[in-house]
Amino acid sequence: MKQKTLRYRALRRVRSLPAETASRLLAMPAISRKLNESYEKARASHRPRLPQLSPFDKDIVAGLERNGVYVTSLDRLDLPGTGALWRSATGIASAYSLRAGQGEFAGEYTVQVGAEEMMHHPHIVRWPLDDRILDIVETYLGLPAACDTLNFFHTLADGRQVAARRWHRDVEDRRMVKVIVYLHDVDEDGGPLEILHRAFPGSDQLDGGNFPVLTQEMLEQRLGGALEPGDVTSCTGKAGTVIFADVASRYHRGRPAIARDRSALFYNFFSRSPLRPFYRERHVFSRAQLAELAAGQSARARDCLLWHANVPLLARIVPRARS
Ligand SMILES: O=C(O)CCC(=O)C(=O)O
Ligand SMILES: [Fe+2]
Repeated sequence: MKQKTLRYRALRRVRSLPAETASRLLAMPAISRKLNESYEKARASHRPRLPQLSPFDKDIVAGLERNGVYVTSLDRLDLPGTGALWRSATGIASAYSLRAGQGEFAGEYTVQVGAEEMMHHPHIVRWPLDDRILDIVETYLGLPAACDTLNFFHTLADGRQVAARRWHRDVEDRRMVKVIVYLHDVDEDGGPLEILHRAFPGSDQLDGGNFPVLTQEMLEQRLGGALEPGDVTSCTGKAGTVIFADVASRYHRGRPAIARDRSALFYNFFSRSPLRPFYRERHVFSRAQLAELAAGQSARARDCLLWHANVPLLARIVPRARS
């Protein structure tokens, strides 16, 4: 991704108009009340069917409830397939790092591993479709999880405050869970994910979900002063750090990296009837590729990956917004 030209940005605005209009419609009091009622009803009727969690997994959900974030590691999670995930994903990350070093991505701020390449490593995409991760996400959402698959990002250390490096909230659903895996050590200068624990007018409730996207300076202006250490969880960590974060209910950003590039996996979960499905699928896969990835998986994993099939027609006809 490059910083975009004015013309491109204007075009993107036009393209996202239907999604924005639909979001505003959904926020109209009569409609939003109805939607909230059926959301609460769905959660209540799913409550007796929520999975049983181990004490450790309960802790992850408790962290999400309390702070919107829980930081752990691949070792502690100890999920099946972690060795294979690690070998392939760090291999790809090293290749991208080499290419970045040779200047191939000059002018870009983030590069994403493409679908073709990822299809050679389906075990990376499928890694979080394990019952334990799905149980954790389902418990936090209060509803069965949909997986909007994976973004494998190589973020360049250019210090620029652009795109997801500005403070923002993701808007696909009311609650979301990103499961993020760092493929090498990430310190303060290496672009850690940061979660904000403070509110400002408009940060919690805003019709249409068009939450302002803010640079650090703009955020501090809204907060009326500089951020204090406890205001933000800065998710620094060793290689293999795993972060569970609710990026819908919390303001967050990728802190602009200045010292070294960052490679990480971002798995994206929300409910199977997300509030704003027209912001979905910001990943790289086609529907045919998703079907291929779902083939041979458990019924639960398939339903989780192919959740689009159940989105109501009315929501499906709104064209998808482009990022
Ligand atoms: O690059 C980052 O750490 C920010 C990621 C982000 O905004 C997200 O996962 O929703
Ligand atoms: Fe985000």
